[in-house]
Amino acid sequence: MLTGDAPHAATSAGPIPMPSAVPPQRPNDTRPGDRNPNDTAAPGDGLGEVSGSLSAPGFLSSGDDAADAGDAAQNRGAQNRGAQHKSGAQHEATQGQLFETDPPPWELAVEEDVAVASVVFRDAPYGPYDYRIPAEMRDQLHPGMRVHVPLGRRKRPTVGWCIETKIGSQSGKSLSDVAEILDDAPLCDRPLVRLVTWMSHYYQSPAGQVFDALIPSSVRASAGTRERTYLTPAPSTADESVVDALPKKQQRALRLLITAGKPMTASQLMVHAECTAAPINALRKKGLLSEDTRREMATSMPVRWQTSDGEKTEAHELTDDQSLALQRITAALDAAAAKTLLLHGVTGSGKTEVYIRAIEHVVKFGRAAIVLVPEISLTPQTRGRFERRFASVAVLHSQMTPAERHFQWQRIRRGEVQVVVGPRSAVFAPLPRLGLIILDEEHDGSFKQDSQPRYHARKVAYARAQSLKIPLLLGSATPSLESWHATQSGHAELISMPSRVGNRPMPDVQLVDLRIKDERSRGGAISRQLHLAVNETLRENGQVILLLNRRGFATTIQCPSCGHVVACPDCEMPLTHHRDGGKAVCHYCDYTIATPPWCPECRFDGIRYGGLGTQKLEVEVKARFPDARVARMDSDTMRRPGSHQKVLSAFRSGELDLLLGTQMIAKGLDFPNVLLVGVINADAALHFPDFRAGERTFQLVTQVAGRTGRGNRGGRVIVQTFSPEHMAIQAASRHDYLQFANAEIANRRKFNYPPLGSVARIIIRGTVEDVTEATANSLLLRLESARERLGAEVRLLGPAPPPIAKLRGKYRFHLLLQSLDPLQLGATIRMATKTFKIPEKDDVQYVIDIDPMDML
Ligand SMILES: Nc1ncnc2c1ncn2[C@@H]1O[C@H](COP(=O)(O)OP(=O)(O)OP(=O)(O)O)[C@@H](O)[C@H]1O
Ligand SMILES: [Zn+2]
Ligand SMILES: [Zn+2]
Repeated sequence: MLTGDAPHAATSAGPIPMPSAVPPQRPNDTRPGDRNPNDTAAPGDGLGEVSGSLSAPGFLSSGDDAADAGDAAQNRGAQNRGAQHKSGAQHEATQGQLFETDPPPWELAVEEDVAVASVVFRDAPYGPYDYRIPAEMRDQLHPGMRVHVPLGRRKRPTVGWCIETKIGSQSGKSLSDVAEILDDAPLCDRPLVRLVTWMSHYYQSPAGQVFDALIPSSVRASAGTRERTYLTPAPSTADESVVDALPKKQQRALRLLITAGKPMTASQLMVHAECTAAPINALRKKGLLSEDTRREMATSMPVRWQTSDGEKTEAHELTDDQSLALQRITAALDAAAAKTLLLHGVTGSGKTEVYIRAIEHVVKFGRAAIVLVPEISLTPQTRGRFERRFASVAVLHSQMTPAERHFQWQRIRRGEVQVVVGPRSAVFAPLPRLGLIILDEEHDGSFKQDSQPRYHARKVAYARAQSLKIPLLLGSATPSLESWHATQSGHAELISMPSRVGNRPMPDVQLVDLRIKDERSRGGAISRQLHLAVNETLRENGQVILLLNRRGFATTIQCPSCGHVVACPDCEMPLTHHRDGGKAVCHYCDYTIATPPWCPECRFDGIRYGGLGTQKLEVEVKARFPDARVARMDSDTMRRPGSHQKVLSAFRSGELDLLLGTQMIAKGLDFPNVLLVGVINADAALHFPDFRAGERTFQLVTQVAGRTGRGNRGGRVIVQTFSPEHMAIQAASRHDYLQFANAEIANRRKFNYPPLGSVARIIIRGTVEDVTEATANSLLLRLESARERLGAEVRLLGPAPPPIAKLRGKYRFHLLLQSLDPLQLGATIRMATKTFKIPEKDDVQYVIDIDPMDML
């Protein structure tokens, strides 16, 4: 997806006070003897260890650029005389009581020393910047809190994050003062603060933006005000008739507050009354609520638990494969080592049970675990499995209300949660005693964030696990080549589960060659063979899954007379026709018009809807199999919260016979009665201009094929394709990951593509095409000269228009950088962009994407 990049603050900066002499906590930069070794090397104390141990090209290597010549000069003189009281033992203590902060460094300070806070910002790319901490604030300010400080020429104080408190020298007296402390308590602990500074550095994203990704906005919003407003019913509400006269939602919220008999914040009331802010604001306006400002009290509200999709899970007796896998994982847990393990288990091999047992082991020692899962569609089943096996599970997902998110975050932070299950952002869950991080379906593309900061949850999980000295467990039937390569180069341990639970066979995969005319059906997408197989399956009361990875009805709207294609004016991409509502929609920016009934160019009356989307497939399926009960699952039908659960539990209970949809039906689902999987067009992703096209195709086909044969009745797969001899499709049809991985690694090696080398992408976009291209060219010149000064071995490609050359009205160009060494790659970009300013009148922004997953 190509949503909202916050533009890199290329044009901002302006004069900013006093760059800090001390970089974000990068212990490599300090002189020996400046710090007590425990301050940098204590287990779990920070990301110091990450930098040294991660030099494997391509894989999770950190790219902390000890070698970054551009920064090196500034980093000398880093001093921290204060931290010497720390001991190794203290680490254990801080683990136990998170957010209890270490004693401030100035306990050992002498008279003339000044207390200094290093502060980072959302829209100032560099820093941190130093500020003096006034004496009366010394005891209150800790890393992980927000402050108001003066910044540059701005009149109003700016919000910044304190990432370090330290002793400054005499010269520090010319620093500006911290104006105000905004939080009562740190919003994250020191290891998380260090994770932020590492991410900011590695992904070249302002640290303030990284904090924003880390701390839910609801937490920032309410925890940010030091005092909170509590609501109580106004005296006038004692009159029943006043309450009765209110609209339903307001009535409900008010009655809840009355019966609760204690004050609540607006967000608590929203959770309780399951309402938005609107009815509460309406009550406020009517004067029916009294507001009272007081110190925050601990929230202890029940959340709305969504029910899972009805699957039953008991603890299983482990298979031999599972026991062996578990032994290797518990060995890593017991060793308290920062070890990466890749659990490569074929579809249906029972990986979830292994995760659960591993977590049971973690919980036994009073520690907690994070389980990252790709998508909301996976969550109902996964969450159910975890909820039934652990006393306290927090599930984070994108459809939560801000109030729910806030509540869960508080529970997690207070140490009340054993297991956090969620999407990529759950990697930041502030668990006080984290013992294990798991990425399920670790190959999944959704682990990469496509807006700033453009982080990959696998890499961040790796960094977090390394710094806490805990294991990271990656699991997949189709591991990413990055993770696979890591097992081959000794950076991760491979655990294999090559067979399915109960020795069920892998399903038979049959390829249908769509180039052969007889195989295709006239006027439809379902081949003769697939049609027969669906009928047969339905007759046997089996269930069917059909995959088509394109939503909408028709993917092009074209005039047969003049050839005109109806396209988005802002992106120039073809619009997709959606039958419901007769809309033509741009899938890149959501631009929507009524589908034109005739050609907008030549007025020809007979415009054609070409290409195939899930809506059209649904129409065809219903016509071909009139008795089947069919549901469609794609992002158009799954907009409403809870819609996944609804469809999936109907499918589980047998109220549905056939489920068709996009890749969201391809992964993780475990339905024993699915006897047939059909892939409508396996080539859809194969010819994308992206070196990962083959990998994605292999993963998608293997994963969806894996949805069948999971019960005792067997299963088969029919894959329709125009390229049956393609290696990715061949390997998927034989469930042969090794063949695929070996062949694909050899391909990548030719060009040093990841995982053998590293790639970065810089997207330059602007409103005027020439100006945008000229900016891209001058950035290229800077990159070239940075490369030369650093003596870096980095290949530069472009600038060129990417496949999506225009998006939301902006012209786009991109530059690709490639190197065997991620450190050199990062350093080159950093040096080239550090002083690169684009005149405001040019209206050009650029975005840096390190380890891009998206080349469009
Ligand atoms: N030891 C066991 N004995 C019997 N059944 C088991 C055992 N372990 C797991 N199962 C069951 O096997 C099925 C498949 O397990 P699971 O969904 O965890 O597979 P998976 O490896 O995650 O597959 P996928 O990669 O396709 O998601 C589930 O229904 C699960 O309850
Ligand atoms: Zn026309
Ligand atoms: Zn568009």
